[in-house]
Amino acid sequence: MKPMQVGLIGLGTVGAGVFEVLRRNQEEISRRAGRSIEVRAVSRRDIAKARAMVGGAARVEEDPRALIRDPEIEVIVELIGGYDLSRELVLEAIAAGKHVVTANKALLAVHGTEIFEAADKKGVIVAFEAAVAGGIPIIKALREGLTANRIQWIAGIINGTTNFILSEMRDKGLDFDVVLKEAQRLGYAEADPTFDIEGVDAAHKATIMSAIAFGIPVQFDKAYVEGITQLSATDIRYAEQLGYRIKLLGITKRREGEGVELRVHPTLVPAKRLLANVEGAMNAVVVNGDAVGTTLYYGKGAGSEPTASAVIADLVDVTRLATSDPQHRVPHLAFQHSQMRDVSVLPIDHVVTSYYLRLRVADQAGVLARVATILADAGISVDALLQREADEVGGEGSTQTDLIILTHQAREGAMNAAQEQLQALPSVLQPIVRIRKEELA
Ligand SMILES: NC(=O)C1=CN([C@@H]2O[C@H](COP(=O)(O)OP(=O)(O)OC[C@H]3O[C@@H](n4cnc5c(N)ncnc54)[C@H](O)[C@@H]3O)[C@@H](O)[C@H]2O)C=CC1
Ligand SMILES: N[C@@H](CC=O)C(=O)O
Ligand code: NA
Repeated sequence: MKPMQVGLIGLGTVGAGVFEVLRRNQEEISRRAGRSIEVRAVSRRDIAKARAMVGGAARVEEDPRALIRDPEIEVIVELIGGYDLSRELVLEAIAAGKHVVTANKALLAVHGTEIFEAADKKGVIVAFEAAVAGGIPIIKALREGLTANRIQWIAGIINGTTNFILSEMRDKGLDFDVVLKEAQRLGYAEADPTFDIEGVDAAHKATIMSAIAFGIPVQFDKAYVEGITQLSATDIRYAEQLGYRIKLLGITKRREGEGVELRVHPTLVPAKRLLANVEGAMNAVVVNGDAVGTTLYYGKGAGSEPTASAVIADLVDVTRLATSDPQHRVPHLAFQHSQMRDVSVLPIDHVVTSYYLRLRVADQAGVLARVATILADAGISVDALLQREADEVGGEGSTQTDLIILTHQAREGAMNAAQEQLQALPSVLQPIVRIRKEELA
């Protein structure tokens, strides 16, 4: 049978991995796919580097559109990243009747609705396993393996760069900037690393998972996004003393009759949970379904070959399914196009979670009682409390101390109002630190 002809746009960290793994495992891959998969042409901004990388094995083009125009090419693999040019190229490839494989979560979280609609109309596949949690087959699990379930919630460490930063800072005491540079060197970080550290990349991935889990449109614009740049070593330490680890989680939750929660933020996770022990650039996603209960997916979420593994799995799927009736394929967002629901993502004020609060207070009698009264009046109950000795906080003879409070669940709006009152107390001396907490049971 004629080999499946691929056009590879973007030959950076992931593109190079795809090229290498396809070459290395060619025989096994074609035994699985039923046809061999051949990279016919590649495009990269620096064509001299592209030539050096592929040798004579594939044609090298400066213009990525030359690949889309090539009638022999059946699949375009988009690995350049970004929102704009990638959108144009993907839509042009679809219009030309080509299947698309992409690792670009930014593109799908923002323009997914338009892209999947165009692909459905044209009867082509847009495959995107690499876009969420890199090499972990989480899209496959959500779309196919868990299809019997009403999915209740998903919580995951879905950004390798930030998990790597948090782990290295905690274990080796290294500075944020030093570890970020290392993550960039290792090929984990996005072209613009603020996407990683500000939580945007994780929010792109959580957005895609929420659409697949609940059969709703991608709603990145409504996601709540908070990164790790404000986290302090003090809070990481206090959290540990209370039996928790702080992880940047992407969370999406069904709230019956109300909507869907979609949020990314640093989160206290009980230290005994497997998720709390996921270290370095590893990713892990916990999915809770009503029938299956809690399931966990763990593996490399970033890096050249782990991500290539997912891209090539998609290429194999496309190769197997290219001649199939589009009606019989797994829908792009798991639910049939006509069965998608217009359920909205809830504003952050409506989110229900529990909290870690740290208050730097004057070490005086009565402070704790005033704090407790404000929380009780707001209907927020306290789960645990830690008060540091003043000496530990400000040195011998200090007149300041830290109150660390863990709350039970409360609506974020109620917590905002209570925090405002707490902050206004004369005995509260610094801005209150608040970090959300999830038990994930
Ligand atoms: N690096 C990783 O661990 C992961 C990356 N991804 C996604 O994969 C995609 C690619 O990421 P990386 O390989 O890390 O990026 P990269 O920056 O290493 O590579 C991008 C490549 O695209 C090429 N390119 C840019 N504009 C181009 C144009 N106009 N025409 C032709 N080539 C062009 C660049 O020359 C470069 O070779 C992104 O969407 C990223 O979010 C997804 C999962 C993991
Ligand atoms: N920058 C991303 C790469 C994979 O999606 C990450 O760090 O996880
Ligand atoms: Na994946």
